[in-house]
Amino acid sequence: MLADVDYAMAHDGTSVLTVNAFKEMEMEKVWDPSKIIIPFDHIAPANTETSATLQKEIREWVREQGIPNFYEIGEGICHQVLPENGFALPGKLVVGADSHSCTYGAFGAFATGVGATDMAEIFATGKLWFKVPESLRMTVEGCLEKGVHAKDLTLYLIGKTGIAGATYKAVEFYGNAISELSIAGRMTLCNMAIEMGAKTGIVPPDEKTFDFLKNRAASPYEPVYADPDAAYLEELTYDAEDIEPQVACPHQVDNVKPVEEVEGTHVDQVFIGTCTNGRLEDLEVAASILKGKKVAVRTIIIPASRTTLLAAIENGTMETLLNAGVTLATPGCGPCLGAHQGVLGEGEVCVSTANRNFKGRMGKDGFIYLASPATAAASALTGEITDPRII
Ligand SMILES: CC(C)[C@H](C(=O)O)[C@@H](O)C(=O)O
Ligand code: SF4
Repeated sequence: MLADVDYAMAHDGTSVLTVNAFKEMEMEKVWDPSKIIIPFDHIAPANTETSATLQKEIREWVREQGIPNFYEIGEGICHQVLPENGFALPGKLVVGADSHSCTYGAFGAFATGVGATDMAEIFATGKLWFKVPESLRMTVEGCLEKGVHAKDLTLYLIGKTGIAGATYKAVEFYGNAISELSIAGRMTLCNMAIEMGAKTGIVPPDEKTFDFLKNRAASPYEPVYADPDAAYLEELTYDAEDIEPQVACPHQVDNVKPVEEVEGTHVDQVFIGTCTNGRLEDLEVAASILKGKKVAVRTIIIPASRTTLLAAIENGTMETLLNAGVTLATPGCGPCLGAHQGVLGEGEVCVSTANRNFKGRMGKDGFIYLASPATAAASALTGEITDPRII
């Protein structure tokens, strides 16, 4: 179906190709500048003359087009900036030129990532053709145990489903363990829906969602829920009590194991941040583990946004982290994509709170273990992969 897009996002990494494709279409003006959002986050600040020049060209284009929602370097990661500024809304179709745009499903949006040429089409017309996905229902009953976090639940589900287990499906999340997740936790979960191949991941909006959106929503919205008799391709139910801290081992996101199976693995670097786990609550969990102690290995902490950084400064979290010896870098994607701010050397091992651990992602011969901020912080203290429940 041809659908009207409510908000469209392209960041510094994808806006270049999008704008080129847009120009090739011989389009002059975008369909609606107020519905386009351009955050600079992937290589921010620019690391080479080439990226600086490309960013300069996009800034000029943004000015020419009169796009008001431009977020400079340091404002944060697109998937944090959009929700903070109220563009991730229940019932809306939010499309980003970035695969983790499914994050906005945490607010009950239908949110998905597209390539640059599709995004150029949206910039030009405000519409895009979609094949309506089939739906998969995942229920997680019960309560997460102490020391087990949204990231563990997410990795557990990906481990069960596999990287292609939900290909082109809309995954709807239900159950007590899901509704008990904070907004940040729901974002972690929906962020990684793409890692099971899903077109989108959706948490039905509730009071927590509406509270978060109060005085924040960029436009009026109408929540959409599944029909009570909706037909699902598959319905899967899990028990939160079965979930222990999880780690996704190199080099595939579904290579998931309970942390105790890899405990003791030597670690060279810890990275806490990204659109998966760079939010205030993630930094607070890390700080609660690092408080009054010193990290044993280099540890990079990158808040997901300027707002997150400010909040972490204000409530003392940042001071605790800095006193523990962590390195703080500019809000943005950091080394997640292997561009800058902490890529790995040959054979080095990183425990990262990100969402992908493909070979070469953070440096061509590095090894990435994906984990929760708690596991990452516990591992930072010991220099080995460590179960946060014993710290
Ligand atoms: C650069 C961008 C196209 C890419 C994505 O789409 O996801 C990046 O954000 C990533 O996480 O790999
Ligand atoms: S933080 Fe990582 S996963 Fe998220 S948008 Fe940036 S590069 Fe992609």
